[in-house]
Amino acid sequence: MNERAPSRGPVSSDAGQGLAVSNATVTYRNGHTALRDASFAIPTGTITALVGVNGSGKSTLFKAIMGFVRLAQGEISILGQPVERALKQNLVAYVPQSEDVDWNFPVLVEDVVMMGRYGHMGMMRIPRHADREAVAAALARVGMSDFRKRQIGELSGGQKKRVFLARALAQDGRVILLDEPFTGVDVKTEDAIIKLLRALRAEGRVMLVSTHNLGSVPEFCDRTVLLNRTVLAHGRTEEVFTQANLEKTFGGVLRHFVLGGAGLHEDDDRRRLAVITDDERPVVFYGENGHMKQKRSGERE
Ligand SMILES: Nc1ncnc2c1ncn2[C@@H]1O[C@H](COP(=O)(O)OP(=O)(O)OP(=O)(O)O)[C@@H](O)[C@H]1O
Repeated sequence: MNERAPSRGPVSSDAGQGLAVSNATVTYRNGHTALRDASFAIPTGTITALVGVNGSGKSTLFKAIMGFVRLAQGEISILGQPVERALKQNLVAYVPQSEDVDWNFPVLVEDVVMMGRYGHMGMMRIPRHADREAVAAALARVGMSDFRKRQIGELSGGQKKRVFLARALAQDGRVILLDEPFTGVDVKTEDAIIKLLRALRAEGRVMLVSTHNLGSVPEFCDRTVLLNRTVLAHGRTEEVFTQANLEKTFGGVLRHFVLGGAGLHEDDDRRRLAVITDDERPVVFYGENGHMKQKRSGERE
């Protein structure tokens, strides 16, 4: 198992030139230390889940990667560069939770996506042909071309998420941070987002996805970072995303039930089931040792 205690030394990066966080500590102005000595590294061409309870520091970590909050200690390297330089090069794109945005501000969908191009434009922010093409391509990729002239405030939660994804695509960020992309979206939209993330992974991008939908994590995340004000464990999902580690990360706040009995099973598998959930979509572990459910043919990959 690749479980690691909070690291005291810097992560020796076996992670190529992806994202490396070494002993990152963030203390807010009111003196609250939201993140202490957090260390992990992830390579390019991967999707990593960021999992932890409310208040465990997920958004704080995102803010640190985007340079919105200063590190009191430690360092963050993005594709081999310090945060400031990476941001100047537009390497990091952020897909926020819808709640972060003021919907009363009247703005068209295509204007929101064009914001992703600002870093590629001059001081006057006058879009060129290439910018307009990038916006059109991004909207097409998330299936929102028909909505380009609509006010963003008129869209559903799932449609807004697609628009923010399109903005990240238009920006052409190599590192994409997604803050709870599945909250409040239907299964169809979730599937569409997962499909898109897989395509972006194939392009060699780095994606860090905070989520409370535990059941989705083994489905599409190669790696997992478990957070509770520091990194409790990180590494490949099949090694890190275990029942024991989740119980440690959530410290008793998960809804958690164990099922048994022959009537539960349609097949010959009589192992005990443990169902753990932090949100709508639970994760199911099979057997006493809490192994992840084996995929059967016909199931979603
Ligand atoms: N600007 C701030 N000033 C002071 N404390 C803050 C600030 N922002 C967040 N915090 C505190 O830092 C801790 C971590 O917050 P953060 O938003 O990073 O958690 P989170 O894991 O993203 O939570 P959630 O799952 O609810 O989104 C919380 O205790 C929060 O109250």
